[in-house]
Amino acid sequence: MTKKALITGITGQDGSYLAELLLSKGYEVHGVIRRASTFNTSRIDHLYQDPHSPQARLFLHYGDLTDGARLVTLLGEIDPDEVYNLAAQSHVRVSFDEPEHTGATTGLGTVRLLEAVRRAGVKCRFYQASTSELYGATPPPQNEDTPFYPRSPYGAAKIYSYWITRNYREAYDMFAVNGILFNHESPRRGETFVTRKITRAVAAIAAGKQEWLYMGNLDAVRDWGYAAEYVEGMWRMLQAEEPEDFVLATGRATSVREFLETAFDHAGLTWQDHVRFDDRYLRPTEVDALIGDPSKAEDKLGWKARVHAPELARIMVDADREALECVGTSWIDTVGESVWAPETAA
Ligand SMILES: C[C@H]1O[C@H](OP(=O)(O)OP(=O)(O)OC[C@H]2O[C@@H](n3cnc4c(=O)[nH]c(N)nc43)[C@H](O)[C@@H]2O)[C@@H](O)[C@@H](O)C1=O
Repeated sequence: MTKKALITGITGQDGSYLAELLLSKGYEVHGVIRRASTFNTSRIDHLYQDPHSPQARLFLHYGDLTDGARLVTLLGEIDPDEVYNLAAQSHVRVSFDEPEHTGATTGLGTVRLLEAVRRAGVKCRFYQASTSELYGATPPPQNEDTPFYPRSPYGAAKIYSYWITRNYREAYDMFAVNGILFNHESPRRGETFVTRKITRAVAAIAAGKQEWLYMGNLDAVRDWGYAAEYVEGMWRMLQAEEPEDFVLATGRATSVREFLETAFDHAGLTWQDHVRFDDRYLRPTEVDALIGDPSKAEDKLGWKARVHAPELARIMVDADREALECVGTSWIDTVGESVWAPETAA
């Protein structure tokens, strides 16, 4: 029997890699997308399949984590074997500007989805996208037993989601797990996260289209891995015998300054000639250092990160330079035309 998966956040970086992975494994994949007046499916357009074709295995549905009734309907109609909750307002800096919206989606959205699974009476395995931001101010290295101390409305919303997932596991005997993922990046990373902001700027500066890059705190330390590898870890968590929470990380520390240096070097540029400070990019409370200990995932899931920050920076710079050459002057063009619209009725 073909396995069915439901992914919230399918249009995001992780959702697009996960959809690719599950399709390659023969799954039927259903993605929830929010309606917008502009198309937002550019990361999955290459996976397009005519939904009328009998071979089609990827389907999109309108829905939103703030709409619990819709989630119940979708769960009931799709009846998935696996649910991956990747949707969220996921930008930490933005969460200070929009704390309530962040709580409503990144926090309460999770219980709406868990409750929808229960109310629709679906027997499925549930993956919750938890995050290293749960550790916040707790010093590294961080593993599954490290105490949490979130430092942003985003982290506070995610800690609710972490605990409600565990509570549903214990209260209702659901196979519901948290993947505590450290930062993971790729050429598909959103443009306002620090790595992509840097690699896009490097491409534009190298092409003579931009002079300065304005940045916040360069001392922050992160454990940056490659997103395409992390979705394999998510899938493995749902194939395990028992529902358990896992850290996915590389175990290596890199500062924002070091990432800058590698990215600029790769294009033959000196970062000090182009980077300026702008306090708009500081956060009211910062998370100084996140460095994960992924040994449990290696032992129990056989998962290990292979791409580390320097190689990742080079992959991302190359991709952004290539994209800039293709589209010429306008970055807006990279969004492109969507080739499909979701079905309005499933
Ligand atoms: C695991 C976790 O990973 C991500 O959260 P994040 O670590 O906050 O990611 P970021 O790329 O926005 O910042 C990384 C660091 O870089 C510093 N930084 C300096 N200057 C700029 C700057 O100009 N822009 C940004 N964005 N950051 C800057 C900033 O202060 C921070 O210390 C999300 O996916 C989140 O959803 C998640 O779960």
